[in-house]
Amino acid sequence: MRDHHGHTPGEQGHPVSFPSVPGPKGFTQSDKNICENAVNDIAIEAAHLTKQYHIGTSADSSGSLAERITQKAASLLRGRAESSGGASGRQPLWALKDVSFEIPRGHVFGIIGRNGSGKSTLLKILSRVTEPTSGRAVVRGRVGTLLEVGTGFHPELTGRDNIYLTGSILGMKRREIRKKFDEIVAFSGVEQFLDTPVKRYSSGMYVRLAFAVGAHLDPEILLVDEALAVGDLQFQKKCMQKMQDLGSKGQTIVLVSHDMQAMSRLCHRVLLLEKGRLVADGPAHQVVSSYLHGGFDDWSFREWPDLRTAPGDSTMRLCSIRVKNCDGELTDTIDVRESFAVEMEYEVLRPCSPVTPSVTITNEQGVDLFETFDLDPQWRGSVRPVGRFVGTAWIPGNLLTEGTFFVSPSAFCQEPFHVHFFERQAAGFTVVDPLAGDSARGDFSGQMRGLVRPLVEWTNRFEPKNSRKPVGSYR
Ligand SMILES: Nc1ncnc2c1ncn2[C@@H]1O[C@H](COP(=O)(O)OP(=O)(O)OP(=O)(O)O)[C@@H](O)[C@H]1O
Repeated sequence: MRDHHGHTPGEQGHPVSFPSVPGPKGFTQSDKNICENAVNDIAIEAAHLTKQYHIGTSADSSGSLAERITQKAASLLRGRAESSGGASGRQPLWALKDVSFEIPRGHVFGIIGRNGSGKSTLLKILSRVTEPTSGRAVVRGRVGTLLEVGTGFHPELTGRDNIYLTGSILGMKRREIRKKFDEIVAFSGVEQFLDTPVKRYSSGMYVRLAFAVGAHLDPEILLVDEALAVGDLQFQKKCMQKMQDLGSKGQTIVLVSHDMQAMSRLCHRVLLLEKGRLVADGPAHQVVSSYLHGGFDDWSFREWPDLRTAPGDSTMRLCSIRVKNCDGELTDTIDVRESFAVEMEYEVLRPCSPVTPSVTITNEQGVDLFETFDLDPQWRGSVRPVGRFVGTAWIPGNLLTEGTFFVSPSAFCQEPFHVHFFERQAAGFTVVDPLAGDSARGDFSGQMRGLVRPLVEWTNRFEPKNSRKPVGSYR
């Protein structure tokens, strides 16, 4: 959709705004509360934030004092005085450009975007690790940060000392910190290493402790960068639970993550950054969905009309991939209960050893759920003649969970093993569960666990009370 200037939504620095909706399931704070906060209490206010770096150097004249000292020392060590290189001639890079938003107190707020889109830079500005080149960020409240591994804690100090140091930076009394100490240690699971300098910690241990400290020392605003990507699955779950608790207690959380499911579930609102610009700002599931679909006009199909540039080699080329519902209609929305088709069209350019077309289904967290091979007995093991083929994989209903999925078509031969093409995440679709009572969720409206959702048949055996024979009477 283009506006009257010919721009698609999000171009020219005008973010797409979505209407306000209630927060995600799992939050106990009432919507009324959230609305009142929005009017009365703004925790973070960013106005026209812009950050410029220069390519080929990390020199950043507007960074913090510590940053500038480190940069100066590094440049001297390299034997390159600032004056010899100079800023002139270096390409400016806009890590952030004219980004404005407000975060009401008590919101869990997400920032998403591709690698290098400016997410970490934004968090660093909010946490005062670096300064903006222009614009203004007002942060009202005591801030706890969990930025990338290597920032935050003092590397030479032990885990124990860092807990006390962080607490005192947050303005807490020693007695207050002592009260929280055991909880922090228990949550982090690093008891054994409490008296080891944190520079010896693995990145997993570091993040565990940093998250535990950040979440338990009662900052009013918690800034978290990619914590969920480092810990193991169990710890990630614990962090999510903790963040839900903090969110429901009215703490403001700003979270950067590539885990789209977590962002949809945890956040009230999400910002989408693209090359430093704010391109969308709205309810989490809408922004996440627009981000995942980004780049495709209709992401349920993709075509390569020119065989010369289509994925493949001199033997075969991929022409198109389509997702269709059980009635054979092109769609990007599939009912969880119904089977659907992934149709793959390819051209055999010259006869070769038998090929196996395949399709891989991947979820939004990048987990390959399964790969399916074309085992059609008509062609299995035979040399395919020159010409166009359309292979259709019928995926059964009651298999996938709700969510967003990607389709990766491929074709390979086994003897000798050779991949003709593999087009990762060429198309995609969303699975919905309409709560009609006859899917695996029955009448349950909450979040179900698991990567697959089969409709499992249950049986019950019932024995009325007092009908059981006394032990020993079975023959
Ligand atoms: N200190 C620096 N010096 C020069 N360029 C930098 C510096 N820090 C970040 N950049 C550049 O600014 C842009 C935004 O980086 P940033 O780390 O904020 O992105 P991001 O969205 O957090 O990326 P990722 O998802 O990979 O963590 C990138 O092009 C990056 O290379």
